[in-house]
Amino acid sequence: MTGGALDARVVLERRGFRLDAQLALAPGEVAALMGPSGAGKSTLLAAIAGLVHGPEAHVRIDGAELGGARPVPPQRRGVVLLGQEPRLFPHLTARDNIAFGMRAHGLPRHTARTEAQRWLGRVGLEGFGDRRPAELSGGQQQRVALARALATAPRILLLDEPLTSLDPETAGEVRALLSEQLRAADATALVVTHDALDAASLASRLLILEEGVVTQAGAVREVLAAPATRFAAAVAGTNRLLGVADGGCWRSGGGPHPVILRADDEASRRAVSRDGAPLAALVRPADVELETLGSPQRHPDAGEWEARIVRLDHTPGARACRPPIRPSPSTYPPTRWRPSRSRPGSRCDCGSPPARCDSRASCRGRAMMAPSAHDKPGGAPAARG
Ligand SMILES: Nc1ncnc2c1ncn2[C@@H]1O[C@H](COP(=O)(O)OP(=O)(O)OP(=O)(O)O)[C@@H](O)[C@H]1O
Repeated sequence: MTGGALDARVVLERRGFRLDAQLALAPGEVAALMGPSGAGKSTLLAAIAGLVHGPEAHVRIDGAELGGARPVPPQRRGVVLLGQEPRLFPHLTARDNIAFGMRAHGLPRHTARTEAQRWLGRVGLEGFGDRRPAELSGGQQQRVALARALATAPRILLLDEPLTSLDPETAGEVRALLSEQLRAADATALVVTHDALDAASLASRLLILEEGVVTQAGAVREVLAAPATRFAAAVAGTNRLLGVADGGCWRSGGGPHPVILRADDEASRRAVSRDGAPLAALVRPADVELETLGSPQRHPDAGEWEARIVRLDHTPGARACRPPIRPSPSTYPPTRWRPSRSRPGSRCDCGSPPARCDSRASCRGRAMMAPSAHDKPGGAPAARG
């Protein structure tokens, strides 16, 4: 089986929320869809599945329009939506749950049961065919649901956070199985996830959806290497700081101690060459090194360091602080970092216990500059000493 080609341009209004998203998947392509809560991911999936529609919700599969003004009903789209919960029929056995979908597609009872038994083997549940859902673990139920979905050879498979309700170990097993089976079935699939690991292991492409709009799309590696928004940067585990090009450097938005960064590569040097251009600096935590400045003073917040970036450049041989400074939307702009093991009054020492003092620090590291088209205004880091 090979999945179909999906081409969607969905414009929908829902109680003040506007979704205006476009995406295209080639046959057999798996893409991950990530975005903050409320960005419209489930709404987009629901539109593709035919569960919500509107005159501007266009969904084409293999060139045929299924949405728009005359929407084709969900059961005739060849689209299967698998959510967080397996939603198996409680009164049917695992085998009959899998067979049910195939029977609905016209397969004779005996053939459907034989095929269902084969699928049980493919998802590692060979001896579990006679059990009802209540007699299966959450991970096993999710495997049955996956088998039921793939057994009908859907043209498009939509997975809405399929691993979220599973414990980390089971999620790892189901992720590996999902990856293997999507490949084996040559399925065209769109997987909503909050986990970059899912995106990297399941999908070749990653789409970032924010406030109803696709803000970035590309190969998973490319998006994670050069995230275009603060959300994408948080997913990639890097820091994205807003500023402007100034005199061949990057400068943060102001404050008493503006942060100045030097560009690290040729593309970044070109980006900073136009004074005043809005730019985002991408700074990987592992590329940052802190060192203390001046003598330490007592600080009311025990164990906290107040750090000031004075320079960021590529310093060959420089030690990176580990554990890395954790990026998160709530802690950045990084006016306060807590290198967890630092010594007051000396160079940042990652091997010493937390400090009960406040000290100035300088920072060295690498930065990559990128245009900041999708960043919200007003997000520039407030540099503080
Ligand atoms: N049935 C509905 N009726 C009206 N508005 C809805 C409905 N479902 C969702 N919304 C709204 O649409 C917006 C997008 O919701 P959606 O569930 O698509 O986001 P999401 O990206 O999937 O979020 P999450 O990651 O939290 O699941 C939200 O503002 C939400 O309140």
